[in-house]
Formats: sequence, structure tokens, C-alpha cells
Amino acid sequence: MPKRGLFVGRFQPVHNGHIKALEFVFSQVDEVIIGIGSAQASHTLKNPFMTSERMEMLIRALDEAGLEKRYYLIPLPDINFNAIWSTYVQSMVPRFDVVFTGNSLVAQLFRERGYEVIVQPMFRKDILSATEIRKRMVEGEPWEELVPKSVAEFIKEIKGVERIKMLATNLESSEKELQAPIRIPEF
Ligand SMILES: Nc1ncnc2c1ncn2[C@@H]1O[C@H](COP(=O)(O)OP(=O)(O)OP(=O)(O)O)[C@@H](O)[C@H]1O
Ligand SMILES: NC(=O)c1ccc[n+]([C@@H]2O[C@H](COP(=O)(O)O)[C@@H](O)[C@H]2O)c1
Repeated sequence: MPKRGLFVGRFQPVHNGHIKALEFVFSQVDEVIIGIGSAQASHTLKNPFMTSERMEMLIRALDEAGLEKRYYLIPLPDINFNAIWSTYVQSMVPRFDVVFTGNSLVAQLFRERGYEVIVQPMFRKDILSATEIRKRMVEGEPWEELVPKSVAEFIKEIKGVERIKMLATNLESSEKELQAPIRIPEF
């Protein structure tokens, strides 16, 4: 039976840290299950990309990195119920033997269910973070060097930066509306 590893992320967007982490995971097991977390979420500043777009980024980036082992991409909508989350994941994906993560909550939830958990190495977390990349996109700073070339091209194809900027503008104007003094209409 092939040894399978599970790796969960939101991939908003896929970046070079994910690929480095996945290179490590691919080196440890025969097959990799990649769970796409918060799969229901899109069009928000924290989760701008749809699951279909995140899948396309992963396919292109893994191809670019020459990671040719068998992998499965499985969307995982949030259930906001930590106590049963690992059991829920188990019900959504094929059998796996070991979990790779750098997220301490994910590690704890799987360890408590008896799974082997390997904390994967982190690479330049100061800049290789999706939060940093989204921030740079909103602020018009260079972000392309932090993601695989194929992902940068794809984000341009789908006008991803324009989407994030629009989401930031919408948020700013709704915050302004909330702060505006309440005017009582005169009758
Ligand atoms: N720089 C990195 N090096 C190695 N692994 C990373 C890096 N950044 C994230 N990961 C791994 O990816 C998984 C989380 O994926 P996720 O898409 O949430 O990344 P993120 O960059 O932390 O996202 P966000 O900043 O949007 O919260 C975790 O297992 C984490 O250990
Ligand atoms: N209760 C839950 O729904 C639950 C618990 C732990 C992790 N998760 C998800 O797993 C993913 C973990 O990825 P991050 O490392 O980006 O947090 C996220 O999508 C997160 O929402 C969900």
C-alpha cells in the first residue's frame, strides 16, 4: 500500500513557501493528499480566490516544480467545529498515514485522534506568507517573486490583483459608511 501524507492549506494564493513545504512532503511519502481549506470562501480580503482557482494554481505550480508523484486535490469547506474537524477531514479524503503541517491547531487536532503528525520546515515565513502577498497586492508592491512563475501568470490571467484591490476599496467604503454620523431624516 502506498504511504500517503495529508497537507492542508488555504492557498490564498499558492506561494513559494507552500511549494518548498510540498517538496519536503513529496520526499517523505508515495502519495500526497492536498486539502484545500476554507473551500467555501472566496471574494474576501482573507480568501480572495475560489477553490477552482486555487486548484489551478496548485496544478500549475506542482507541474512547474516537477513534483510528479501522485497527488489528490480535495476541497474542504470549514465546519467551524474544532472538536470534530479531524474526523470530518478523515471522512472527506482518501486514507492517509501521516499529516504534515506547520499549523499548531491542525497538528493538535490530528494528534489527539492518534495520527502521526510531522511539523514541516518553514521557509522564509517573514515574506513567504499569503497574508504578506495579499497585502503587497493591495498596496501595489511587488509580489511576483514570492510565488511560482506559473502562479503569477495565472493570477494576471484572472485579473486577481484587480479583484483584491476592488475588495479592499469596497471594505474601505463600507467602513466609511459605518463611521458616518447617523442622520435622522426630517419629516
Ligand atoms: N513559508 C512557508 N514555508 C513552509 N510552509 C509554509 C509556509 N507558509 C505556509 N506554509 C504551510 O502551509 C500551510 C498553510 O497554508 P496557508 O495557505 O494557510 O499558508 P499561509 O501563507 O500561512 O496563509 P495566510 O497567510 O493566508 O494565513 C501550513 O501547513 C504551513 O506550515
Ligand atoms: N473547525 C474547522 O473548521 C477547522 C479547524 C482547523 C483547521 N481548519 C481549516 O484548515 C485550514 C488550515 O489552514 P491554515 O494553516 O491556513 O489555517 C484552514 O482552511 C482552516 O479554516 C478548519
